Amino acid sequence: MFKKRYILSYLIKEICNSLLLFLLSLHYTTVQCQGRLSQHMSSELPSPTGPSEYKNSLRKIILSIVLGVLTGLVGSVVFALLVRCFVQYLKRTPVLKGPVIFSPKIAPKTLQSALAKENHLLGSSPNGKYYKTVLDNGLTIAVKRLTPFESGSPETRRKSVKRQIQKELELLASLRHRNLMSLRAYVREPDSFSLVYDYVPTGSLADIMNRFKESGLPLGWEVRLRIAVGMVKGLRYLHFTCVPQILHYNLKPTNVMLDAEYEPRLADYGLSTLLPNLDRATSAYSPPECFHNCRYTDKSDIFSFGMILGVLLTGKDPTDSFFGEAAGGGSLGCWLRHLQQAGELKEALDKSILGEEGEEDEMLMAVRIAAACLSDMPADRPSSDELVHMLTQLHSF
Ligand SMILES: Nc1ncnc2c1ncn2[C@@H]1O[C@H](COP(=O)(O)OP(=O)(O)OP(=O)(O)O)[C@@H](O)[C@H]1O
Repeated sequence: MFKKRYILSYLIKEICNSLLLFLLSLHYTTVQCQGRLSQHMSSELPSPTGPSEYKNSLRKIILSIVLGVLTGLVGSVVFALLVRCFVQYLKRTPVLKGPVIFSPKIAPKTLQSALAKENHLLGSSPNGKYYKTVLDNGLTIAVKRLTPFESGSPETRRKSVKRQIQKELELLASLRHRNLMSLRAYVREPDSFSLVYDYVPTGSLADIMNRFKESGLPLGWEVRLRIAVGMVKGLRYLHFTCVPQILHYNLKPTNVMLDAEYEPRLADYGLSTLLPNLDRATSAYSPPECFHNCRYTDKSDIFSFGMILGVLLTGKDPTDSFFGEAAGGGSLGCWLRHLQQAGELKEALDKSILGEEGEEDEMLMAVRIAAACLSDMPADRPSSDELVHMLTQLHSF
């Protein structure tokens, strides 16, 4: 509030100064003209001159007025630009030192000492590493360590990247939704950023699916649907409630955390704006446009969501060699579309969860929704808002 008022008063001062400068130059020109006019008059009195000399003097007067006005205008514009640059310089986000904390449960000192310790690795990718660590007060946190700088990049470039990242992190930390992982704190180190989240003991959707596969126990349809609905609610918040709109950019089962009740919370959303060199193209959940022209929109997130929904319904991994051999053209989406056209959608469903008839109808409807999300053309995919309605009303189909 104080900062805004300060900047406003600066701008007012800037305008006043420009006006003052303009008036001064105008005044100077007028004085000059008056001088010339009186000189002209006095030279005119004793011996009246001819009309050509009179015209010359008039031209000179007009020229000086025009030049004076132009000088005043150029001067005030230059001055205004200088003041503007100065105000922008003052408005720059300072590069912060030390941890930035958004949660009352985390003390800066305990966080720094915990980060310095040897921590348990949870996950790793070219984009960064996830660690699990315990603070002095007993709180367990998950820390994502990002290295956003290209090696050998100059210090000035690094500083501007750091400022940009800080701004984005402040925005991400302000987001609150039941189906999103909240950023609890971040720490800037010389070559990296550590992002602090709650540790979720259940792990990610990928962890759960692996655990269920290993144990041979089925993950029921009701739970799978709850996961899908929660995910799409999180996406709807990012796509439609957040201003500016936030895109996930990297939605996949390892980035969907599940709490003890299997309520999903999207993780790692919006990180691509922090990491210009984010390694996205390697994910089997990435939309086709990402491989072609990289025009990423909210409908690109929907494709990734459709892929996860497809996995939840079929129990198959999108990288499964099955899709290379199966009819339809080599992807989960193509296979689903092929089955839909052949009227054999039931073939797609995970046999381990086929139960009651009512559930089967819901699942068949959900497969159609997944197929629509997996359309090659982004415009043919439903929005996250439409998907919330479609999936929450599955019972009524
Ligand atoms: N908050 C958390 N609580 C518990 N486990 C987590 C948490 N965040 C991440 N993990 C673990 O880390 C794994 C993901 O690690 P990571 O994000 O490095 O892999 P990735 O998703 O393949 O990479 P990227 O998102 O950079 O493409 C998850 O599967 C999960 O096991």
